[in-house]
Amino acid sequence: MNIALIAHDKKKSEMINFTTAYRDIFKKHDLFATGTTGKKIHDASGLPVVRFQSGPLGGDQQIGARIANEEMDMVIFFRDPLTAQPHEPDITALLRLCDVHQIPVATNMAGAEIMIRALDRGEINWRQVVKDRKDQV
Ligand SMILES: O=C(CO)COP(=O)(O)O
Repeated sequence: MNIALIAHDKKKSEMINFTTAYRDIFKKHDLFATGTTGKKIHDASGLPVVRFQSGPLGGDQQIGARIANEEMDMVIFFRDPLTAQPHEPDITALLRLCDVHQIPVATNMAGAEIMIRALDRGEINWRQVVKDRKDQV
Protein backbone atom coordinates (compact mmCIF):
# COMPACT_ATOMS: atom_id res chain seq x y z
CA MET A 1 0.00 0.00 0.00
CA ASN A 2 1.08 3.58 -0.61
CA ILE A 3 0.95 5.55 2.62
CA ALA A 4 1.25 9.34 2.92
CA LEU A 5 2.75 10.68 6.14
CA ILE A 6 2.47 14.36 7.05
CA ALA A 7 2.99 16.23 10.32
CA HIS A 8 2.91 19.88 11.19
CA ASP A 9 5.93 21.20 13.08
CA LYS A 10 4.55 20.77 16.60
CA LYS A 11 3.43 17.24 15.72
CA LYS A 12 6.65 16.02 14.14
CA SER A 13 7.96 14.39 17.30
CA GLU A 14 4.67 12.44 17.56
CA MET A 15 5.10 11.31 13.96
CA ILE A 16 8.66 10.17 14.63
CA ASN A 17 7.54 8.21 17.69
CA PHE A 18 4.63 6.71 15.76
CA THR A 19 6.61 5.61 12.71
CA THR A 20 9.40 4.24 14.90
CA ALA A 21 6.94 2.29 17.07
CA TYR A 22 5.19 0.79 14.03
CA ARG A 23 8.35 0.45 11.94
CA ASP A 24 7.78 -3.29 11.36
CA ILE A 25 4.41 -2.57 9.76
CA PHE A 26 5.54 0.51 7.82
CA LYS A 27 8.52 -1.29 6.30
CA LYS A 28 6.13 -3.60 4.39
CA HIS A 29 4.64 -0.60 2.54
CA ASP A 30 5.66 2.31 0.32
CA LEU A 31 5.96 5.55 2.24
CA PHE A 32 5.50 9.08 0.93
CA ALA A 33 5.74 12.32 2.88
CA THR A 34 5.95 16.06 2.71
CA GLY A 35 9.56 17.27 2.69
CA THR A 36 10.52 17.94 6.28
CA THR A 37 8.32 15.21 7.74
CA GLY A 38 9.86 12.66 5.38
CA LYS A 39 13.41 13.63 6.23
CA LYS A 40 12.77 13.39 9.97
CA ILE A 41 11.06 10.01 9.64
CA HIS A 42 13.91 8.63 7.55
CA ASP A 43 16.60 10.02 9.85
CA ALA A 44 14.93 8.60 12.97
CA SER A 45 13.70 5.23 11.73
CA GLY A 46 15.79 4.47 8.64
CA LEU A 47 12.56 3.76 6.72
CA PRO A 48 12.73 4.65 3.02
CA VAL A 49 10.44 7.60 2.29
CA VAL A 50 9.69 9.28 -1.04
CA ARG A 51 9.69 12.98 -0.26
CA PHE A 52 7.59 15.65 -1.91
CA GLN A 53 7.95 19.41 -1.42
CA SER A 54 7.60 20.83 2.05
CA GLY A 55 3.93 21.46 2.90
CA PRO A 56 3.95 25.26 2.59
CA LEU A 57 5.73 24.93 -0.78
CA GLY A 58 3.15 22.58 -2.30
CA GLY A 59 3.75 19.16 -0.72
CA ASP A 60 0.13 18.75 0.39
CA GLN A 61 -0.99 19.48 -3.16
CA GLN A 62 1.45 16.94 -4.59
CA ILE A 63 0.02 14.28 -2.30
CA GLY A 64 -3.47 15.45 -3.27
CA ALA A 65 -2.60 14.87 -6.92
CA ARG A 66 -1.59 11.28 -6.09
CA ILE A 67 -4.91 10.80 -4.32
CA ALA A 68 -6.80 12.14 -7.34
CA ASN A 69 -5.00 9.50 -9.46
CA GLU A 70 -5.91 6.70 -6.96
CA GLU A 71 -2.21 6.30 -6.21
CA MET A 72 -2.39 6.83 -2.44
CA ASP A 73 -4.10 4.25 -0.22
CA MET A 74 -3.93 5.86 3.20
CA VAL A 75 -3.12 9.27 4.69
CA ILE A 76 -1.76 9.84 8.18
CA PHE A 77 -1.72 13.57 8.77
CA PHE A 78 -0.87 14.77 12.27
CA ARG A 79 -2.32 18.25 12.06
CA ASP A 80 -1.65 21.00 14.54
CA PRO A 81 -5.13 22.24 15.45
CA LEU A 82 -3.78 25.13 17.55
CA THR A 83 -1.52 26.91 15.05
CA ALA A 84 -2.60 28.78 11.92
CA GLN A 85 -0.86 27.50 8.78
CA PRO A 86 -0.05 29.79 5.80
CA HIS A 87 -1.09 27.00 3.42
CA GLU A 88 -4.40 26.20 5.12
CA PRO A 89 -6.24 26.05 1.74
CA ASP A 90 -3.86 23.28 0.61
CA ILE A 91 -4.53 21.31 3.79
CA THR A 92 -8.28 21.63 3.35
CA ALA A 93 -7.97 20.59 -0.28
CA LEU A 94 -5.97 17.48 0.62
CA LEU A 95 -8.50 16.36 3.22
CA ARG A 96 -11.33 17.08 0.81
CA LEU A 97 -9.73 14.80 -1.80
CA CYS A 98 -9.48 12.04 0.80
CA ASP A 99 -13.26 12.31 1.20
CA VAL A 100 -13.87 12.50 -2.55
CA HIS A 101 -11.84 9.34 -3.17
CA GLN A 102 -12.73 7.41 0.03
CA ILE A 103 -9.14 7.32 1.22
CA PRO A 104 -8.68 6.23 4.85
CA VAL A 105 -7.30 9.27 6.69
CA ALA A 106 -6.30 9.82 10.31
CA THR A 107 -5.50 13.29 11.61
CA ASN A 108 -4.22 12.29 15.04
CA MET A 109 -2.29 9.47 16.68
CA ALA A 110 -5.33 7.81 18.27
CA GLY A 111 -6.98 7.30 14.89
CA ALA A 112 -3.71 6.46 13.17
CA GLU A 113 -3.04 3.59 15.56
CA ILE A 114 -6.39 1.99 14.79
CA MET A 115 -5.80 2.47 11.08
CA ILE A 116 -2.30 1.05 11.00
CA ARG A 117 -3.39 -2.06 12.91
CA ALA A 118 -6.30 -2.50 10.50
CA LEU A 119 -3.86 -2.17 7.62
CA ASP A 120 -1.72 -4.94 9.07
CA ARG A 121 -4.76 -7.22 9.38
CA GLY A 122 -5.46 -6.72 5.66
CA GLU A 123 -8.59 -4.66 6.22
CA ILE A 124 -7.59 -2.09 3.63
CA ASN A 125 -6.92 -4.58 0.85
CA TRP A 126 -10.11 -3.39 -0.87
CA ARG A 127 -7.99 -0.50 -2.13
CA GLN A 128 -6.35 -2.94 -4.55
CA VAL A 129 -9.77 -3.60 -6.11
CA VAL A 130 -10.23 0.16 -6.66
CA LYS A 131 -6.81 0.43 -8.28
CA ASP A 132 -7.34 -2.66 -10.48
CA ARG A 133 -10.66 -1.22 -11.64
CA LYS A 134 -8.99 2.08 -12.50
CA ASP A 135 -6.34 0.25 -14.54
CA GLN A 136 -9.07 -1.44 -16.61
CA VAL A 137 -10.69 1.82 -17.84
O1 LIG B 1 3.08 21.67 6.35
C1 LIG B 1 2.96 20.48 6.25
C2 LIG B 1 1.66 19.87 5.92
O2 LIG B 1 0.62 20.78 5.75
C3 LIG B 1 4.10 19.58 6.46
O3 LIG B 1 5.20 19.97 5.68
P1 LIG B 1 6.67 19.52 6.09
O4 LIG B 1 6.66 18.04 6.28
O5 LIG B 1 7.55 19.91 4.96
O6 LIG B 1 7.00 20.25 7.36
